[in-house]
Amino acid sequence: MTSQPEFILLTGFLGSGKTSLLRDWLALPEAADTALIVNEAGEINVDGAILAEAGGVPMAMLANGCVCCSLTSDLVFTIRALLEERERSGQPPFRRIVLESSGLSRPGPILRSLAPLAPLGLRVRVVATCDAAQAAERAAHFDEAVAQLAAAGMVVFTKLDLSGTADAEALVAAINPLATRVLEADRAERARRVFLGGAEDPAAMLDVEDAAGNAAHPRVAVLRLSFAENATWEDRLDLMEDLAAFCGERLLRVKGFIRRPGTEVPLLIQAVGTLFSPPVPMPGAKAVPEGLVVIARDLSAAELRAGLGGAPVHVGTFRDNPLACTPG
Ligand SMILES: Nc1nc2c(ncn2[C@@H]2O[C@H](COP(=O)(O)OP(=O)(O)OP(=O)(O)O)[C@@H](O)[C@H]2O)c(=O)[nH]1
Repeated sequence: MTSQPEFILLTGFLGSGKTSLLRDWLALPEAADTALIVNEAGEINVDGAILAEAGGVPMAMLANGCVCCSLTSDLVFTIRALLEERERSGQPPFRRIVLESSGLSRPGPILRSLAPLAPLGLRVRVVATCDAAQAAERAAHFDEAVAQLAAAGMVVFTKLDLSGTADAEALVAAINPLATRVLEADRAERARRVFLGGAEDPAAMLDVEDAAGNAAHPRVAVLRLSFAENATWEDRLDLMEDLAAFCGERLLRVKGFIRRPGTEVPLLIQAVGTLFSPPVPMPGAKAVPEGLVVIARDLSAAELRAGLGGAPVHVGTFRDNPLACTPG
């Protein structure tokens, strides 16, 4: 086996289970010698905070924005820096570097951007998470979801405990019949099959063309909600309900942290669509700022502000247009 590390591009639509799969993997002893690069479509680095709780794994963040758009030179720089730092430390080389890309990223531009790293001989493969319950609906609305599944050498089905897989399997068979499929209910075993899985033919993957070219993500808004100073705990809880009720099926993803006033430990808040998971205390993330990233389609900050009525929250956007693609 060559000593060059694998580069695994972990893609998959918003909320399809990328971070969870990585957590399952990092809990296993076989995960030693893995490095992570995390990219999120929002300035609150939720995935980074979750994965940091796993502890001990070398991790780099890509600054805010969508890695498929304008951050690809940062990616090359980051990979080089991780490899050089590891060499300087005298530790054994990484076996794999995993990029968890944002749930809106298209794999094609990311793969193409790796060209300057060709002399390093990284073995590249693309793994896509596919939410058994939601993939078919997401693919019907979002080119990004189709592009992610189409680019994958391996598709791993998630949330098998919540849903049958017939629709998602039919979708993958139609979009990418050659992909290796991982349909494994046991989560530790699922993670092993993904990260210890064999290499694929990089040439095939580098051939990937995006379904929608390099266009921006025109229907998707990434908004940031922060609480006014006088907001109470009840205001925070009400907000979650109001958000789901007002946005309905336009709501794609909510991630972030809230704090009960007067306490230090933040609670991780997550929703996929309008379905909120129970809040999870994150004692290891005391320094994170409070706030929620809301990713929705066909929704502006002004509309959301109006829809939330007098709630004591600020609704902002990330920079002027956080997901603006700059096709190179
Ligand atoms: N029941 C169940 N829930 C899961 C599974 N995988 C992920 N989830 C939940 O789905 C939600 C989203 O999971 P993440 O792992 O954060 O998804 P992601 O793809 O990293 O999300 P983004 O980074 O926003 O694109 C979380 O609330 C998870 O706990 C699974 O296999 N079963």
